[in-house]
Amino acid sequence: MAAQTAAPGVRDQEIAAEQAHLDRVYHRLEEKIHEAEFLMSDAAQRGQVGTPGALAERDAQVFRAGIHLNRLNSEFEDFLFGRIDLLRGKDGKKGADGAFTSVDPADDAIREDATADIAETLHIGRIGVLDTDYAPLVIDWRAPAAAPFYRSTPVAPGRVVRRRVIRSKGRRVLGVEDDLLRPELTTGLPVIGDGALMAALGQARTHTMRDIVSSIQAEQDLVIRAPAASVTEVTGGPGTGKTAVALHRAAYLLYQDRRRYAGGILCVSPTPLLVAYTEGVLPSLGEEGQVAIRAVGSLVDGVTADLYDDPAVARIKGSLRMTKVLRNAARGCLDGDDRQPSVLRVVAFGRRVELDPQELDAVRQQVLGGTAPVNLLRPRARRLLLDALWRKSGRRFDDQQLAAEERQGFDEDISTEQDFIDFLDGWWPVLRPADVLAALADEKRLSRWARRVLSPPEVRRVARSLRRTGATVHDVALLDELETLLGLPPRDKRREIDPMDQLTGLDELMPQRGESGRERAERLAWERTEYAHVIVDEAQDLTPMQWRMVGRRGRTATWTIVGDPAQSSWLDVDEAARARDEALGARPRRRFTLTVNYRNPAEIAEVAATVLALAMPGSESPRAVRSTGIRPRYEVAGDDLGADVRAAAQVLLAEVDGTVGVVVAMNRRAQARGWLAGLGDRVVALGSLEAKGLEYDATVVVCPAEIAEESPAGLRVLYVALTRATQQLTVLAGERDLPNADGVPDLLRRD
Ligand SMILES: Nc1ncnc2c1ncn2[C@@H]1O[C@H](COP(=O)(O)OP(=O)(O)OP(=O)(O)O)[C@@H](O)[C@H]1O
Repeated sequence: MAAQTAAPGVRDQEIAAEQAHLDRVYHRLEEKIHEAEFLMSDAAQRGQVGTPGALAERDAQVFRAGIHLNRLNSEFEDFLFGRIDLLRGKDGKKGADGAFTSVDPADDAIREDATADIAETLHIGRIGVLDTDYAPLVIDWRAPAAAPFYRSTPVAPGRVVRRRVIRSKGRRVLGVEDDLLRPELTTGLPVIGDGALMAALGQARTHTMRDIVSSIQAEQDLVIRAPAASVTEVTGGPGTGKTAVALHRAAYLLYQDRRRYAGGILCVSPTPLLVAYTEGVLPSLGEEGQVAIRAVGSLVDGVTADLYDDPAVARIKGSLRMTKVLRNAARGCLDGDDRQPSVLRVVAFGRRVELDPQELDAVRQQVLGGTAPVNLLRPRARRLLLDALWRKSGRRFDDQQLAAEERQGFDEDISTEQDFIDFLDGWWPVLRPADVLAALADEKRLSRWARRVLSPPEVRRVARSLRRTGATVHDVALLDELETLLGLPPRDKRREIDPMDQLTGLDELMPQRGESGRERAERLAWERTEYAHVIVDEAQDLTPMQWRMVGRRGRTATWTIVGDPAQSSWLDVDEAARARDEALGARPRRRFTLTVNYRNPAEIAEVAATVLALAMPGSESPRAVRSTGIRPRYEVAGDDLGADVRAAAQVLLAEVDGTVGVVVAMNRRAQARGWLAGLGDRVVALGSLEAKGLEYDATVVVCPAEIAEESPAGLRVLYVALTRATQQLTVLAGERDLPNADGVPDLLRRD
């Protein structure tokens, strides 16, 4: 996009001009911080006055000052990053941010000799800053006036003549990168660098994702700013920026409607590794602690699962058939335990009254006739037991009032009798999801509850998997389903809500004393069971049972769902689609497709496309935006696979500045960590399913055939593994890969 390169010396002049602007901005920010600090201390003093009027005023002041301080302090780093130079607009109207609103240039903005004047220059940053005379010094990147910075292209430039990305650190401008969007015009604007996007893509990777706020591309911007109503669905191949876009969208929604969304956005990620990788992006956009980013294995409070079931078991546990099994189990768990009392004996009116097993069973069946959650049926069970005991006691009264009084006394006496209380606790215990899940580990009980739903070998597999220690990722969705079926008493640890918080909305904007952003996100996640907006990353991987779990958290929410069917590790795609439809209901959906791969150079994307053609014949690969000229390296492992993997990783560590990921089949995870021991923290070993969403400067993909064969969706998992590198890829073939003379595995050959 960039064209003419400016003469030497011009770059320094341009940097100096941006430096002067940044100095003005900092000066203004300092003024505002002083103002905010003054307001805070003033407000604190006035708070002591205590009249209702003064209190309301104090709240309003603290509210505004708090926002200022919070944001200014956290965003002093590199918050000014962009500039656009614009032609005069069609009309002379200005928006709330002080910028002209028109997207199109005025008819006479361009003269016949293709010369034009720059009518407006806007600087874009992480927050908006107005000068003392309300002229915009910096426009918030989410404001409408900033949209042309992202949306303009040489094909549809609108008013934008030049787009500039400013690189700065603290108070110093380090450089500028320009894109000329109307190269046909003569405006006198110099153009510096090769364009911001390429500069951003060439940077070495760390173990955390960076924001892309200075180089969001037009098709991505359409998604980020899509109206929040209903469901926004985004598909796109690997590296098209789906995760980045979803996170920037969260920041945009907060900017648009903070009252509605603050603290009420849930972002569901497939793995804890991806959570750790992405959780810095929102704070860098100034939205610390407003979005709960959670792994799908950590959505149920008190459980953090990162164990995986083997694919055959995962397939059963993730399927909708489990809803039936769990419904039976939730009710079936009430009986069958040997320790349960089988007879109820109490003393009434001076004699023993007893209910035998048949009578008790009749009571139980009657109670279970209702559809309410099992734990919530306990009061009904208690009442019907008392009814049965009363009938058995043989007392009859002709006088109705007397009968009612007697009955009341009877109920009070019996229900406070220790024998009765103990019996009820044993016969209709309060069931916890974990207890019921543990009961499923008993093959006999499970086969009873799974009759005509699971086959005997399936029962055996599931029961065996549940006998192992530790919950798996798929168990979490089962626990959540059970929580609904059992109905738990409301959580008791809720934070007390300060009435003043409700008055001002301050609660949503200000962290509590001494609380970090992360702690705040944790607290909000704990307190919330339903969200205003739910983002699902890597949505193609959610099983039907997981869709039900996530759906329960967004019953009244708007949604952003990003994914790529070609990367799905779940086999039953249709069943997952049905569960997803059920979770989303009839809400209208707005669909977007991202088409450009920003991660992989063309040389790596080409290899991945070979596997895609096998995994999902007919589907299209995204277009790689750059090429490095470095071809993937193919090697064949000898007798010592570990030594070869280690050597390949060492070569890459020497060649790239940033990170190296070594992807192996899931069952080699622990082994691979051992192979890489001592190589430092730039290199990581990953099981194939853990590689989801992550990226590295270079990757080693170990024994592709093993990855492809480890599950029925293995080819798609291999496709994920091959698309993680931003610069270099080494493929290390094992025997099963049938490498050719050049070491290229059978699965990666085009012929
Ligand atoms: N507009 C952009 N400017 C700079 N970098 C970008 C841009 N868009 C995407 N990227 C970079 O491309 C890489 C891939 O982005 P991201 O992880 O969001 O893609 P994805 O579609 O979620 O990929 P996958 O499906 O493989 O998980 C990231 O390093 C991201 O920062």
